[in-house]
Amino acid sequence: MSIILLVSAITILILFVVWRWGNARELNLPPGPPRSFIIGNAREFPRFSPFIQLTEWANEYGDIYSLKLLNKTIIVLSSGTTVKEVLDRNGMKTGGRPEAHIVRRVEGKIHPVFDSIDVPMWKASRKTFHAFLTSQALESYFPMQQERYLRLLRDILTSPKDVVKHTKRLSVSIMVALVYGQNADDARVDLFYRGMKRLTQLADPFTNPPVDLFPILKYVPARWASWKPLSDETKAMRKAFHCDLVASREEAYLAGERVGCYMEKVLDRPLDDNLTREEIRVMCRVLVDGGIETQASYLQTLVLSLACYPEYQRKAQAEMDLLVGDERFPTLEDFDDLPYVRAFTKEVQRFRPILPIVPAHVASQDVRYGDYVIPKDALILMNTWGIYHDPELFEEPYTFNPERYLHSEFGVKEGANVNGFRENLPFGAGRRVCPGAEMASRTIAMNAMNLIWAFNFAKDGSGTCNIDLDNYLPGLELAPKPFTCDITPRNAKRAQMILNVTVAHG
Ligand code: HEM
Repeated sequence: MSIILLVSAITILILFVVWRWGNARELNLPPGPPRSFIIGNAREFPRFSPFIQLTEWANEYGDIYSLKLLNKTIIVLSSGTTVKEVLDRNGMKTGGRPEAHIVRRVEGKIHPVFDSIDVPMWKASRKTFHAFLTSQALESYFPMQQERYLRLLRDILTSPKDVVKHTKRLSVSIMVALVYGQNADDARVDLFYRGMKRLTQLADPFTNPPVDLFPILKYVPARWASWKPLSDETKAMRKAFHCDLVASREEAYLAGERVGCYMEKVLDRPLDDNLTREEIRVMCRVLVDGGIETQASYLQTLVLSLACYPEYQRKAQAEMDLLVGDERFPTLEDFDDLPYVRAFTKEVQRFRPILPIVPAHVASQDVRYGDYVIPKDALILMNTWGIYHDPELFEEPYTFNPERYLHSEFGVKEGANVNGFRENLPFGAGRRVCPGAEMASRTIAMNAMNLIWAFNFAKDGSGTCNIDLDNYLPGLELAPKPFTCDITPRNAKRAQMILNVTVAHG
Protein backbone atom coordinates (compact mmCIF):
# COMPACT_ATOMS: atom_id res chain seq x y z
CA MET A 1 0.00 0.00 0.00
CA SER A 2 2.70 2.43 0.97
CA ILE A 3 4.54 1.64 -2.28
CA ILE A 4 1.39 2.39 -4.27
CA LEU A 5 1.01 5.66 -2.37
CA LEU A 6 4.64 6.50 -2.98
CA VAL A 7 4.35 5.75 -6.71
CA SER A 8 1.15 7.82 -6.88
CA ALA A 9 2.82 10.69 -5.07
CA ILE A 10 5.82 10.55 -7.39
CA THR A 11 3.53 10.37 -10.44
CA ILE A 12 1.58 13.41 -9.25
CA LEU A 13 4.83 15.25 -8.58
CA ILE A 14 6.16 14.38 -12.06
CA LEU A 15 2.88 15.44 -13.68
CA PHE A 16 2.98 18.70 -11.73
CA VAL A 17 6.57 19.38 -12.78
CA VAL A 18 5.79 18.54 -16.41
CA TRP A 19 2.70 20.73 -16.29
CA ARG A 20 4.60 23.61 -14.69
CA TRP A 21 7.49 23.19 -17.11
CA GLY A 22 5.18 22.96 -20.07
CA ASN A 23 3.30 26.08 -19.05
CA ALA A 24 6.03 28.13 -17.43
CA ARG A 25 7.31 29.48 -20.74
CA GLU A 26 3.78 29.75 -22.00
CA LEU A 27 2.82 32.15 -19.22
CA ASN A 28 4.25 35.19 -20.95
CA LEU A 29 3.44 34.13 -24.46
CA PRO A 30 0.94 36.24 -26.40
CA PRO A 31 -2.55 34.66 -26.42
CA GLY A 32 -3.67 32.36 -29.21
CA PRO A 33 -6.13 29.67 -30.24
CA PRO A 34 -6.47 26.61 -27.98
CA ARG A 35 -3.97 23.84 -28.68
CA SER A 36 -4.22 20.09 -28.83
CA PHE A 37 -1.91 17.94 -26.75
CA ILE A 38 1.53 17.44 -28.43
CA ILE A 39 0.52 18.63 -31.92
CA GLY A 40 -0.51 22.13 -30.78
CA ASN A 41 -2.33 23.97 -33.60
CA ALA A 42 -1.01 21.67 -36.35
CA ARG A 43 -4.49 20.36 -37.14
CA GLU A 44 -6.03 23.81 -37.68
CA PHE A 45 -3.01 25.30 -39.47
CA PRO A 46 -4.20 25.66 -43.07
CA ARG A 47 -2.27 24.08 -45.88
CA PHE A 48 -3.38 26.53 -48.57
CA SER A 49 -3.54 30.34 -48.34
CA PRO A 50 -2.56 30.32 -44.63
CA PHE A 51 -2.78 34.11 -44.53
CA ILE A 52 -6.59 33.88 -44.49
CA GLN A 53 -6.72 31.80 -41.30
CA LEU A 54 -3.84 33.77 -39.76
CA THR A 55 -5.87 36.94 -40.33
CA GLU A 56 -9.03 35.41 -38.84
CA TRP A 57 -7.02 34.51 -35.74
CA ALA A 58 -5.66 38.08 -35.65
CA ASN A 59 -9.23 39.38 -35.59
CA GLU A 60 -9.92 37.10 -32.64
CA TYR A 61 -6.67 37.20 -30.65
CA GLY A 62 -5.18 40.56 -31.58
CA ASP A 63 -2.25 42.00 -33.51
CA ILE A 64 0.23 39.71 -31.75
CA TYR A 65 -0.67 36.12 -30.95
CA SER A 66 1.03 32.77 -30.65
CA LEU A 67 0.56 29.32 -32.15
CA LYS A 68 2.28 26.04 -31.54
CA LEU A 69 3.16 23.56 -34.28
CA LEU A 70 4.40 20.44 -32.51
CA ASN A 71 7.40 21.74 -30.54
CA LYS A 72 7.69 25.06 -32.42
CA THR A 73 6.33 28.36 -31.14
CA ILE A 74 5.05 30.74 -33.80
CA ILE A 75 4.38 34.43 -33.18
CA VAL A 76 2.15 36.24 -35.67
CA LEU A 77 2.36 40.03 -36.09
CA SER A 78 -0.59 41.73 -37.79
CA SER A 79 -0.13 45.49 -37.28
CA GLY A 80 2.32 48.23 -38.16
CA THR A 81 3.02 48.73 -34.45
CA THR A 82 3.96 45.12 -33.68
CA VAL A 83 6.12 44.90 -36.82
CA LYS A 84 7.90 48.11 -35.87
CA GLU A 85 8.52 47.06 -32.27
CA VAL A 86 9.37 43.39 -32.78
CA LEU A 87 11.05 43.28 -36.20
CA ASP A 88 12.29 46.83 -36.86
CA ARG A 89 13.36 47.95 -33.36
CA ASN A 90 14.57 44.52 -32.25
CA GLY A 91 16.02 43.68 -35.64
CA MET A 92 19.27 42.31 -34.20
CA LYS A 93 17.35 39.77 -32.12
CA THR A 94 14.65 38.90 -34.65
CA GLY A 95 16.56 38.64 -37.91
CA GLY A 96 17.21 34.90 -37.95
CA ARG A 97 15.69 32.41 -40.38
CA PRO A 98 14.41 28.87 -39.81
CA GLU A 99 16.53 25.82 -40.57
CA ALA A 100 15.06 24.95 -44.05
CA HIS A 101 17.07 21.75 -44.40
CA ILE A 102 15.41 20.54 -47.61
CA VAL A 103 15.81 23.88 -49.37
CA ARG A 104 19.45 24.05 -48.30
CA ARG A 105 20.04 20.62 -49.75
CA VAL A 106 19.01 22.10 -53.11
CA GLU A 107 20.51 25.56 -52.79
CA GLY A 108 23.70 24.70 -50.93
CA LYS A 109 24.91 25.06 -47.35
CA ILE A 110 25.91 28.71 -47.66
CA HIS A 111 22.95 30.87 -48.52
CA PRO A 112 22.35 34.44 -47.29
CA VAL A 113 18.55 34.11 -47.33
CA PHE A 114 18.69 31.24 -44.82
CA ASP A 115 21.79 32.25 -42.85
CA SER A 116 21.32 34.16 -39.64
CA ILE A 117 22.36 37.80 -39.63
CA ASP A 118 25.55 37.29 -37.63
CA VAL A 119 27.04 35.05 -40.34
CA PRO A 120 29.82 37.05 -42.13
CA MET A 121 28.52 35.90 -45.51
CA TRP A 122 25.08 37.43 -44.80
CA LYS A 123 26.71 40.70 -43.75
CA ALA A 124 28.94 40.77 -46.81
CA SER A 125 26.04 40.05 -49.13
CA ARG A 126 23.87 42.83 -47.64
CA LYS A 127 26.76 45.25 -47.92
CA THR A 128 27.22 44.53 -51.61
CA PHE A 129 23.45 44.51 -52.33
CA HIS A 130 23.08 47.95 -50.76
CA ALA A 131 26.13 49.35 -52.51
CA PHE A 132 24.87 48.03 -55.85
CA LEU A 133 21.27 49.16 -55.43
CA THR A 134 21.62 52.78 -54.22
CA SER A 135 19.30 55.33 -55.86
CA GLN A 136 22.24 56.75 -57.78
CA ALA A 137 23.35 53.34 -59.01
CA LEU A 138 19.79 52.46 -60.05
CA GLU A 139 19.78 55.55 -62.28
CA SER A 140 22.72 54.14 -64.21
CA TYR A 141 21.00 50.76 -64.85
CA PHE A 142 17.82 52.45 -66.01
CA PRO A 143 18.60 52.59 -69.77
CA MET A 144 19.20 48.82 -69.78
CA GLN A 145 15.91 48.27 -67.97
CA GLN A 146 13.94 50.71 -70.10
CA GLU A 147 14.99 48.83 -73.25
CA ARG A 148 13.49 45.70 -71.70
CA TYR A 149 10.35 47.48 -70.49
CA LEU A 150 9.76 48.69 -74.04
CA ARG A 151 10.28 45.18 -75.29
CA LEU A 152 7.48 44.11 -72.96
CA LEU A 153 5.19 46.57 -74.75
CA ARG A 154 6.26 45.20 -78.12
CA ASP A 155 5.81 41.61 -77.02
CA ILE A 156 2.31 42.32 -75.70
CA LEU A 157 1.38 44.25 -78.84
CA THR A 158 2.43 41.37 -81.08
CA SER A 159 1.03 38.50 -78.99
CA PRO A 160 -1.35 39.85 -76.33
CA LYS A 161 -2.61 36.42 -75.26
CA ASP A 162 0.90 35.58 -74.01
CA VAL A 163 0.97 38.45 -71.53
CA VAL A 164 1.87 36.17 -68.59
CA LYS A 165 4.80 34.68 -70.50
CA HIS A 166 5.98 38.18 -71.44
CA THR A 167 6.01 39.42 -67.83
CA LYS A 168 8.03 36.36 -66.78
CA ARG A 169 10.46 36.99 -69.57
CA LEU A 170 10.88 40.63 -68.64
CA SER A 171 11.61 39.77 -65.03
CA VAL A 172 14.22 37.13 -65.84
CA SER A 173 15.72 39.38 -68.46
CA ILE A 174 16.26 42.40 -66.18
CA MET A 175 17.67 40.36 -63.32
CA VAL A 176 20.06 38.39 -65.54
CA ALA A 177 21.25 41.60 -67.20
CA LEU A 178 21.63 43.40 -63.88
CA VAL A 179 23.51 40.66 -62.08
CA TYR A 180 25.37 38.83 -64.87
CA GLY A 181 25.33 41.47 -67.63
CA GLN A 182 23.89 38.95 -70.08
CA ASN A 183 20.78 38.22 -72.10
CA ALA A 184 18.22 35.53 -71.32
CA ASP A 185 16.34 33.61 -74.02
CA ASP A 186 12.98 31.81 -73.70
CA ALA A 187 14.66 28.50 -72.81
CA ARG A 188 16.36 30.12 -69.83
CA VAL A 189 13.13 31.73 -68.67
CA ASP A 190 11.46 28.34 -68.84
CA LEU A 191 14.31 26.68 -66.95
CA PHE A 192 14.08 29.25 -64.16
CA TYR A 193 10.35 28.76 -63.65
CA ARG A 194 10.57 24.95 -63.78
CA GLY A 195 13.33 24.99 -61.17
CA MET A 196 11.41 27.36 -58.91
CA LYS A 197 8.20 25.35 -59.20
CA ARG A 198 10.04 22.24 -58.04
CA LEU A 199 11.73 24.15 -55.24
CA THR A 200 8.36 25.49 -54.02
CA GLN A 201 6.98 21.94 -53.95
CA LEU A 202 9.98 20.79 -51.95
CA ALA A 203 9.64 23.66 -49.50
CA ASP A 204 5.97 22.76 -48.79
CA PRO A 205 6.00 21.33 -45.24
CA PHE A 206 2.73 19.49 -45.91
CA THR A 207 4.05 17.34 -48.75
CA ASN A 208 7.42 16.53 -47.22
CA PRO A 209 8.41 15.14 -43.83
CA PRO A 210 9.04 17.81 -41.14
CA VAL A 211 12.81 17.42 -41.30
CA ASP A 212 13.42 20.75 -39.54
CA LEU A 213 11.32 19.75 -36.53
CA PHE A 214 12.75 16.22 -36.39
CA PRO A 215 16.32 16.44 -37.73
CA ILE A 216 16.74 12.66 -37.37
CA LEU A 217 14.65 12.36 -40.56
CA LYS A 218 17.69 13.67 -42.47
CA TYR A 219 19.28 10.26 -42.07
CA VAL A 220 16.43 8.25 -43.65
CA PRO A 221 17.97 6.56 -46.73
CA ALA A 222 17.03 8.03 -50.10
CA ARG A 223 15.04 4.97 -51.16
CA TRP A 224 12.49 5.76 -48.40
CA ALA A 225 12.76 9.52 -48.60
CA SER A 226 11.45 10.63 -51.99
CA TRP A 227 12.36 14.26 -51.20
CA LYS A 228 16.05 13.39 -51.46
CA PRO A 229 16.21 12.39 -55.15
CA LEU A 230 13.74 15.15 -55.92
CA SER A 231 16.03 17.71 -54.25
CA ASP A 232 18.99 16.44 -56.23
CA GLU A 233 17.11 16.78 -59.53
CA THR A 234 15.96 20.28 -58.56
CA LYS A 235 19.51 21.21 -57.62
CA ALA A 236 20.65 20.21 -61.11
CA MET A 237 17.93 22.37 -62.70
CA ARG A 238 18.80 25.36 -60.54
CA LYS A 239 22.50 24.95 -61.33
CA ALA A 240 21.76 24.71 -65.04
CA PHE A 241 20.06 28.11 -64.87
CA HIS A 242 22.95 29.94 -63.19
CA CYS A 243 26.15 28.04 -63.97
CA ASP A 244 27.00 29.05 -67.52
CA LEU A 245 25.94 32.65 -66.84
CA VAL A 246 28.41 32.74 -63.97
CA ALA A 247 31.14 30.98 -65.92
CA SER A 248 30.94 33.25 -68.95
CA ARG A 249 30.85 36.42 -66.84
CA GLU A 250 33.88 35.22 -64.87
CA GLU A 251 35.73 34.45 -68.07
CA ALA A 252 34.90 37.87 -69.54
CA TYR A 253 35.93 39.53 -66.28
CA LEU A 254 39.29 37.82 -66.32
CA ALA A 255 39.73 38.92 -69.93
CA GLY A 256 39.25 42.54 -68.78
CA GLU A 257 35.72 43.11 -70.13
CA ARG A 258 33.46 45.37 -68.01
CA VAL A 259 29.69 45.85 -68.43
CA GLY A 260 28.80 47.26 -64.98
CA CYS A 261 26.87 44.24 -63.66
CA TYR A 262 26.61 43.16 -60.01
CA MET A 263 28.92 40.19 -60.36
CA GLU A 264 31.74 42.41 -61.59
CA LYS A 265 31.24 44.79 -58.70
CA VAL A 266 31.62 41.94 -56.22
CA LEU A 267 34.66 40.54 -58.02
CA ASP A 268 36.16 44.03 -57.93
CA ARG A 269 35.83 44.36 -54.15
CA PRO A 270 38.95 44.42 -52.07
CA LEU A 271 39.62 41.08 -50.46
CA ASP A 272 38.72 42.33 -46.95
CA ASP A 273 35.37 40.54 -47.16
CA ASN A 274 37.35 37.32 -47.65
CA LEU A 275 34.72 36.02 -50.02
CA THR A 276 35.39 32.80 -51.85
CA ARG A 277 34.39 32.39 -55.49
CA GLU A 278 31.60 30.07 -54.36
CA GLU A 279 30.27 32.71 -51.96
CA ILE A 280 30.30 35.31 -54.72
CA ARG A 281 28.36 32.94 -56.97
CA VAL A 282 25.78 32.33 -54.25
CA MET A 283 25.34 36.07 -53.67
CA CYS A 284 24.63 36.56 -57.37
CA ARG A 285 22.14 33.71 -57.36
CA VAL A 286 20.29 35.14 -54.37
CA LEU A 287 19.93 38.57 -55.96
CA VAL A 288 18.73 37.16 -59.28
CA ASP A 289 16.23 34.82 -57.61
CA GLY A 290 14.93 37.50 -55.22
CA GLY A 291 13.88 39.79 -58.04
CA ILE A 292 12.33 37.47 -60.62
CA GLU A 293 9.09 35.94 -59.42
CA THR A 294 8.20 38.86 -57.16
CA GLN A 295 8.31 41.44 -59.94
CA ALA A 296 6.61 39.17 -62.49
CA SER A 297 3.78 38.35 -60.06
CA TYR A 298 3.23 42.02 -59.34
CA LEU A 299 2.98 42.84 -63.06
CA GLN A 300 0.53 39.98 -63.63
CA THR A 301 -1.71 41.19 -60.81
CA LEU A 302 -1.46 44.72 -62.19
CA VAL A 303 -2.73 43.51 -65.58
CA LEU A 304 -5.55 41.55 -63.90
CA SER A 305 -6.55 44.63 -61.89
CA LEU A 306 -6.65 46.81 -65.01
CA ALA A 307 -8.81 44.28 -66.85
CA CYS A 308 -11.12 43.54 -63.89
CA TYR A 309 -11.74 47.17 -62.86
CA PRO A 310 -12.36 49.10 -66.10
CA GLU A 311 -13.73 52.22 -64.41
CA TYR A 312 -10.46 52.75 -62.52
CA GLN A 313 -8.45 51.85 -65.61
CA ARG A 314 -10.20 54.59 -67.59
CA LYS A 315 -9.46 57.21 -64.93
CA ALA A 316 -5.78 56.24 -64.81
CA GLN A 317 -5.63 56.41 -68.62
CA ALA A 318 -7.27 59.84 -68.66
CA GLU A 319 -4.66 61.15 -66.23
CA MET A 320 -1.88 59.61 -68.32
CA ASP A 321 -3.26 61.07 -71.58
CA LEU A 322 -3.36 64.55 -70.13
CA LEU A 323 0.27 64.46 -68.99
CA VAL A 324 1.99 62.31 -71.61
CA GLY A 325 -0.22 62.34 -74.71
CA ASP A 326 0.61 60.68 -78.04
CA GLU A 327 4.00 62.15 -78.81
CA ARG A 328 6.29 60.39 -76.36
CA PHE A 329 6.61 57.42 -73.99
CA PRO A 330 6.16 57.99 -70.24
CA THR A 331 9.31 58.64 -68.21
CA LEU A 332 10.09 57.84 -64.60
CA GLU A 333 9.87 61.55 -63.75
CA ASP A 334 6.20 61.52 -64.83
CA PHE A 335 5.27 59.22 -61.96
CA ASP A 336 5.35 62.07 -59.40
CA ASP A 337 2.79 63.97 -61.46
CA LEU A 338 0.37 61.04 -61.78
CA PRO A 339 -1.40 60.68 -58.42
CA TYR A 340 -4.14 58.40 -59.78
CA VAL A 341 -1.68 56.00 -61.41
CA ARG A 342 0.37 55.97 -58.21
CA ALA A 343 -2.74 55.22 -56.18
CA PHE A 344 -3.57 52.36 -58.57
CA THR A 345 -0.14 50.76 -58.13
CA LYS A 346 -0.40 51.00 -54.32
CA GLU A 347 -3.87 49.48 -54.27
CA VAL A 348 -2.61 46.50 -56.31
CA GLN A 349 0.06 45.95 -53.66
CA ARG A 350 -2.43 46.30 -50.79
CA PHE A 351 -5.19 44.19 -52.34
CA ARG A 352 -2.96 41.30 -53.42
CA PRO A 353 0.39 41.65 -51.61
CA ILE A 354 3.00 39.54 -53.39
CA LEU A 355 4.17 37.99 -50.12
CA PRO A 356 1.03 37.96 -47.93
CA ILE A 357 3.09 36.32 -45.18
CA VAL A 358 6.70 37.47 -45.08
CA PRO A 359 9.19 34.56 -45.03
CA ALA A 360 9.63 33.58 -41.37
CA HIS A 361 12.10 35.36 -39.12
CA VAL A 362 13.50 33.63 -36.02
CA ALA A 363 14.24 35.11 -32.58
CA SER A 364 17.87 34.54 -31.63
CA GLN A 365 17.08 35.40 -27.98
CA ASP A 366 14.05 36.19 -25.81
CA VAL A 367 12.39 39.44 -26.89
CA ARG A 368 9.99 41.46 -24.71
CA TYR A 369 6.94 43.10 -26.19
CA GLY A 370 4.89 44.79 -23.46
CA ASP A 371 3.97 42.05 -21.00
CA TYR A 372 4.75 39.31 -23.50
CA VAL A 373 7.92 37.41 -24.16
CA ILE A 374 8.73 36.07 -27.61
CA PRO A 375 10.91 33.09 -26.73
CA LYS A 376 14.29 32.38 -28.29
CA ASP A 377 13.95 30.17 -31.41
CA ALA A 378 10.30 31.17 -31.99
CA LEU A 379 9.31 31.70 -35.63
CA ILE A 380 7.99 35.20 -36.25
CA LEU A 381 5.52 35.72 -39.09
CA MET A 382 4.71 39.17 -40.41
CA ASN A 383 1.11 38.98 -41.60
CA THR A 384 1.15 41.53 -44.42
CA TRP A 385 -2.25 40.34 -45.62
CA GLY A 386 -3.77 40.94 -42.18
CA ILE A 387 -2.22 44.41 -41.92
CA TYR A 388 -3.58 45.49 -45.29
CA HIS A 389 -7.02 43.94 -44.77
CA ASP A 390 -7.63 45.30 -41.28
CA PRO A 391 -11.18 46.75 -41.18
CA GLU A 392 -10.12 49.09 -38.36
CA LEU A 393 -7.71 50.77 -40.78
CA PHE A 394 -9.18 50.32 -44.24
CA GLU A 395 -12.69 51.11 -45.46
CA GLU A 396 -14.05 47.92 -47.07
CA PRO A 397 -10.61 46.26 -47.13
CA TYR A 398 -11.76 43.43 -49.40
CA THR A 399 -12.86 45.85 -52.14
CA PHE A 400 -10.39 47.04 -54.79
CA ASN A 401 -10.46 50.83 -54.69
CA PRO A 402 -7.35 52.82 -55.66
CA GLU A 403 -9.10 56.05 -54.69
CA ARG A 404 -8.53 55.31 -51.00
CA TYR A 405 -4.91 56.39 -51.68
CA LEU A 406 -6.04 59.77 -52.99
CA HIS A 407 -7.40 60.67 -49.58
CA SER A 408 -4.54 59.55 -47.34
CA GLU A 409 -0.91 58.56 -47.74
CA PHE A 410 -1.44 54.97 -46.66
CA GLY A 411 -4.99 54.60 -47.97
CA VAL A 412 -6.43 54.35 -44.46
CA LYS A 413 -9.62 55.72 -42.90
CA GLU A 414 -9.53 59.16 -41.31
CA GLY A 415 -7.96 59.05 -37.85
CA ALA A 416 -6.69 55.45 -38.25
CA ASN A 417 -3.53 54.56 -36.35
CA VAL A 418 -0.73 54.26 -38.92
CA ASN A 419 2.07 53.77 -36.40
CA GLY A 420 4.69 51.57 -38.06
CA PHE A 421 3.40 52.13 -41.59
CA ARG A 422 6.02 53.01 -44.22
CA GLU A 423 6.22 52.98 -48.03
CA ASN A 424 8.18 49.73 -48.11
CA LEU A 425 6.08 47.77 -45.59
CA PRO A 426 5.11 45.11 -48.20
CA PHE A 427 8.85 44.44 -48.54
CA GLY A 428 9.33 43.00 -45.05
CA ALA A 429 11.00 44.35 -41.96
CA GLY A 430 14.03 44.74 -39.74
CA ARG A 431 17.47 43.62 -40.80
CA ARG A 432 16.09 41.44 -43.56
CA VAL A 433 13.92 44.02 -45.28
CA CYS A 434 14.04 43.43 -49.04
CA PRO A 435 17.24 44.96 -50.45
CA GLY A 436 15.57 45.25 -53.87
CA ALA A 437 12.60 47.35 -52.70
CA GLU A 438 13.65 50.56 -54.43
CA MET A 439 14.49 48.78 -57.64
CA ALA A 440 11.14 46.94 -57.54
CA SER A 441 9.30 50.21 -56.95
CA ARG A 442 10.90 51.66 -60.06
CA THR A 443 9.97 48.58 -62.09
CA ILE A 444 6.39 48.88 -60.85
CA ALA A 445 6.17 52.61 -61.57
CA MET A 446 7.66 52.43 -65.05
CA ASN A 447 5.69 49.41 -66.22
CA ALA A 448 2.40 50.64 -64.77
CA MET A 449 2.81 53.91 -66.67
CA ASN A 450 3.85 52.15 -69.88
CA LEU A 451 1.01 49.63 -69.80
CA ILE A 452 -1.69 52.18 -68.93
CA TRP A 453 -0.40 54.52 -71.63
CA ALA A 454 -0.12 51.83 -74.32
CA PHE A 455 -3.12 49.50 -73.97
CA ASN A 456 -6.75 48.91 -73.12
CA PHE A 457 -7.26 45.83 -70.96
CA ALA A 458 -10.52 43.89 -70.75
CA LYS A 459 -11.75 40.47 -69.71
CA ASP A 460 -11.94 37.99 -72.58
CA GLY A 461 -14.19 34.95 -72.98
CA SER A 462 -11.63 32.53 -71.51
CA GLY A 463 -12.93 32.81 -67.94
CA THR A 464 -9.32 32.95 -66.70
CA CYS A 465 -9.14 36.71 -66.22
CA ASN A 466 -10.21 36.83 -62.61
CA ILE A 467 -8.60 38.40 -59.58
CA ASP A 468 -10.35 36.21 -56.96
CA LEU A 469 -8.02 34.40 -54.58
CA ASP A 470 -8.90 31.01 -56.00
CA ASN A 471 -7.38 32.20 -59.27
CA TYR A 472 -3.95 32.32 -57.55
CA LEU A 473 -1.41 29.51 -57.33
CA PRO A 474 -0.65 27.83 -54.01
CA GLY A 475 2.75 28.76 -52.50
CA LEU A 476 4.49 31.48 -50.53
CA GLU A 477 3.85 34.08 -53.21
CA LEU A 478 0.54 35.38 -54.53
CA ALA A 479 1.15 34.57 -58.19
CA PRO A 480 -1.92 34.43 -60.47
CA LYS A 481 -2.71 31.19 -62.30
CA PRO A 482 -2.00 31.54 -66.03
CA PHE A 483 -4.62 33.80 -67.59
CA THR A 484 -5.45 35.63 -70.77
CA CYS A 485 -7.34 38.87 -71.37
CA ASP A 486 -8.07 41.18 -74.28
CA ILE A 487 -5.29 43.72 -74.76
CA THR A 488 -5.51 46.27 -77.57
CA PRO A 489 -3.44 49.37 -78.29
CA ARG A 490 -4.92 52.69 -77.12
CA ASN A 491 -4.54 54.08 -80.66
CA ALA A 492 -2.67 53.53 -83.93
CA LYS A 493 -0.10 56.24 -83.17
CA ARG A 494 1.02 54.64 -79.92
CA ALA A 495 1.06 51.19 -81.54
CA GLN A 496 3.36 52.53 -84.24
CA MET A 497 5.65 54.15 -81.66
CA ILE A 498 5.99 50.80 -79.92
CA LEU A 499 6.76 49.03 -83.21
CA ASN A 500 9.36 51.64 -84.12
CA VAL A 501 11.42 51.30 -80.99
CA THR A 502 14.63 49.27 -80.99
CA VAL A 503 14.21 46.68 -78.25
CA ALA A 504 16.54 44.50 -76.23
CA HIS A 505 17.32 41.00 -77.44
CA GLY A 506 17.62 39.57 -73.96
C1 HEM B 1 7.53 43.52 -56.07
C2 HEM B 1 8.75 43.07 -55.87
C3 HEM B 1 9.28 42.55 -54.56
C4 HEM B 1 8.64 42.25 -53.39
C5 HEM B 1 7.16 42.39 -53.08
C6 HEM B 1 9.65 41.76 -52.47
C7 HEM B 1 9.39 41.39 -51.16
C8 HEM B 1 10.34 40.85 -50.30
C9 HEM B 1 10.07 40.43 -48.95
C10 HEM B 1 8.74 40.56 -48.24
C11 HEM B 1 11.22 39.91 -48.46
C12 HEM B 1 11.44 39.31 -47.07
C13 HEM B 1 11.91 40.37 -46.12
C14 HEM B 1 11.91 39.89 -44.68
O1 HEM B 1 12.25 38.74 -44.44
O2 HEM B 1 11.56 40.70 -43.80
C15 HEM B 1 12.23 40.00 -49.50
C16 HEM B 1 13.53 39.55 -49.37
C17 HEM B 1 14.47 39.66 -50.35
N1 HEM B 1 14.33 40.28 -51.57
FE1 HEM B 1 12.65 41.14 -52.27
N2 HEM B 1 10.87 41.76 -53.09
C18 HEM B 1 10.70 42.25 -54.36
C19 HEM B 1 11.68 42.46 -55.31
C20 HEM B 1 13.02 42.19 -55.13
C21 HEM B 1 14.07 42.53 -56.06
C22 HEM B 1 13.87 43.30 -57.38
C23 HEM B 1 15.23 42.04 -55.54
C24 HEM B 1 16.63 42.13 -56.10
C25 HEM B 1 17.08 43.20 -56.75
C26 HEM B 1 14.92 41.38 -54.28
C27 HEM B 1 15.82 40.73 -53.48
C28 HEM B 1 15.53 40.19 -52.24
C29 HEM B 1 16.49 39.46 -51.43
C30 HEM B 1 17.94 39.15 -51.79
C31 HEM B 1 15.83 39.12 -50.24
C32 HEM B 1 16.39 38.33 -49.06
C33 HEM B 1 16.82 39.25 -47.93
C34 HEM B 1 17.36 38.51 -46.71
O3 HEM B 1 16.86 37.45 -46.36
O4 HEM B 1 18.30 39.02 -46.10
N3 HEM B 1 13.56 41.51 -54.06
N4 HEM B 1 11.66 40.59 -50.61
